[in-house]
Amino acid sequence: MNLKPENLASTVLTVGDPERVEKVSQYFDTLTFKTSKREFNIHSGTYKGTPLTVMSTGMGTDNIEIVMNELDALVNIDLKTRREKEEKKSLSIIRIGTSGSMQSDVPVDAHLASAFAVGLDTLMHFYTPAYTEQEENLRQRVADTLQIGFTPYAVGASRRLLQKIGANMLTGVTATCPGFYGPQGRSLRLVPAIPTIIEKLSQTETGIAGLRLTNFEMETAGYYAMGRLLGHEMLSVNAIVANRVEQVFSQDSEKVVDSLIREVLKKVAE
Ligand SMILES: O=P(O)(O)O[C@H]1O[C@H](CO)[C@@H](O)[C@H]1O
Ligand SMILES: O=c1cc[nH]c(=O)[nH]1
Repeated sequence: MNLKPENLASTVLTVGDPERVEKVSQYFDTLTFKTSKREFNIHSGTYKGTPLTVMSTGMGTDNIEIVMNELDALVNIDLKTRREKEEKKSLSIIRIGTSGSMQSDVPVDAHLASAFAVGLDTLMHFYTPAYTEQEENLRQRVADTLQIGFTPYAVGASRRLLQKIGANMLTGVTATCPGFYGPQGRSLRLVPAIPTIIEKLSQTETGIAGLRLTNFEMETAGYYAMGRLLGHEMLSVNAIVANRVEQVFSQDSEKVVDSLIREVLKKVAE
């Protein structure tokens, strides 16, 4: 990602869109480093004295696999000897993303923190994460609902970050999809294999008290699972820009994203 250990803060804010990086760093007090490579646009600096890195990832969990492995290498591998360091460092990584709601009472322009995420992609079939009983149960329930021929994965957020950053937000379970159209029930010329995926997922019992599947996006489960594997604390917060059940779309998605950015910065600096 064109990044060296000295350019990386221990708290990393991530966004999908490379142009969203400066919408976050515009609020920094100091901006000490900038680089970019492909879809990875990266700024480091400080906000109210807290060192922060903000970076874009592009779209999809395949990119997140690169981001997480390389961020981890910067802090936990000695880049000269190429050996794993004995003492490991845990980064705090917060995704500030956009998302579509699958519940009528999760309205557009809301902020939603993902307490859990279910990966409908196959990334975790190439790693071996340990799931809690609750997560095993959740992934099995979604597999039973969708009948897609492989078992999705389900992983929870960092409880500490959820309490600290998500304190004033809705909480829910996020469906991370390997695409924007078919996997989220959208159709242009192609008819999705599961045309009723919104209804199916929104009605699936999660087995977790008070939590339903609430929203669609394309990265959160990949972050949570890679964070679990590598020992980093993860949270994904979402600006709800569409309500797919009510067919309502945010009239000013830039505004809800900006208010989410400011909320995260406020909480990070507290
Ligand atoms: O706005 P970002 O952070 O990119 O997040 C969402 O928007 C993109 C799709 O439009 C996907 O990356 C999805 O996860
Ligand atoms: O509906 C939405 C909105 C943003 N990003 C997604 O992936 N889906």
